[in-house]
Amino acid sequence: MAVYTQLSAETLSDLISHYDVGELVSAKGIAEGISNSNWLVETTTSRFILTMYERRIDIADLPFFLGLLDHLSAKGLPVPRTIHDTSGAASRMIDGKAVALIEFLPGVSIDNPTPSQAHNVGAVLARLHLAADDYPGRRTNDLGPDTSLHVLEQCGAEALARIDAELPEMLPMARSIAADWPKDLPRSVIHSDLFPDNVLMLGDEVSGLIDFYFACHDMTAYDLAVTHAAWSFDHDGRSFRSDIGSALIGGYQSVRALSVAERAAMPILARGACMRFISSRTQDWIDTPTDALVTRKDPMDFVRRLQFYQSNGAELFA
Ligand SMILES: Nc1ncnc2c1ncn2[C@@H]1O[C@H](COP(=O)(O)OP(=O)(O)OP(=O)(O)O)[C@@H](O)[C@H]1O
Ligand SMILES: N[C@@H](CCO)C(=O)O
Repeated sequence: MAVYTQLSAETLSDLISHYDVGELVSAKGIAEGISNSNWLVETTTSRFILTMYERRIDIADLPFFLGLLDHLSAKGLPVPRTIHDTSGAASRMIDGKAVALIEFLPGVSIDNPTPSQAHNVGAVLARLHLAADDYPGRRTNDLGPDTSLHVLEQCGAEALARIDAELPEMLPMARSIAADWPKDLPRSVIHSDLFPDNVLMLGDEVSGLIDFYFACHDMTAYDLAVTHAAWSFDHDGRSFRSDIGSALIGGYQSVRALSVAERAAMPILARGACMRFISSRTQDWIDTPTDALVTRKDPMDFVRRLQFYQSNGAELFA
């Protein structure tokens, strides 16, 4: 249950009174998500998502994330705009924690996408990269291959083996990915976490892209690799869905063609994408007590994906 902070009816009413959105009717905690507390807020005029930033997010980055939502939504992307308070601010503080009111978008997250849905996700990702290109905010990727390597080295082979006997094999793999990481590919602002649970769909159409709290400047082909790894496998990464992978890349290229260099880099970008989630999931696995309310995500789901790309990446992206 991702509502870490209880807010009283008075606190919520007072908060809403600082926005020009009518009066509070109801606020329901949203169970999905693990990083922040989220409420579905209904007022006399509309529905909104209220987010309280609890952990992981550096509050200094909030203007970058919230400004990006407004930038993309103004360009016609299915991205929620932020609601500014009557003084013009995109975020406010409650008891020392930042909160933001965000447009509610319709749609549902898809567990088993069809090729047509995957095509449209690929296309909207390319549109995002083009639309974000002139966004003036700057934020570097702090979860690149050097960080993945550092995190796994800090955990150490023994702790990794306690999670799974195969996990220590990721240490030399992380070293080689960091050493060979491409540097000169096209960049823009990327989402960098476009998993199915961060995409809302109505039928085949993408109705919402959410959770931009890992967005940063990085290689656009890396973002496509993250999305490919997140969408083209069954849940635990044991079986690859080639129809979904092809549709995703086809959809992307229907809007923005990959260069020869980007295509050639896709195998290592896909391995690096897997390594980013192996390392963050490993760290969370070690840091999260087994009796915690949040469910830990298994790093091995992405070890299997990485092994798949290691064996098949060259033909897959040729
Ligand atoms: N703008 C929106 N419109 C509609 N629903 C939304 C919106 N933003 C968030 N949600 C809902 O709230 C849930 C949690 O949001 P989100 O994924 O941003 O939380 P989080 O804690 O930051 O996530 P994560 O665990 O991925 O870090 C989503 O799964 C979705 O159901
Ligand atoms: N989408 C990520 C969580 C955010 O880092 C995962 O599934 O591991």
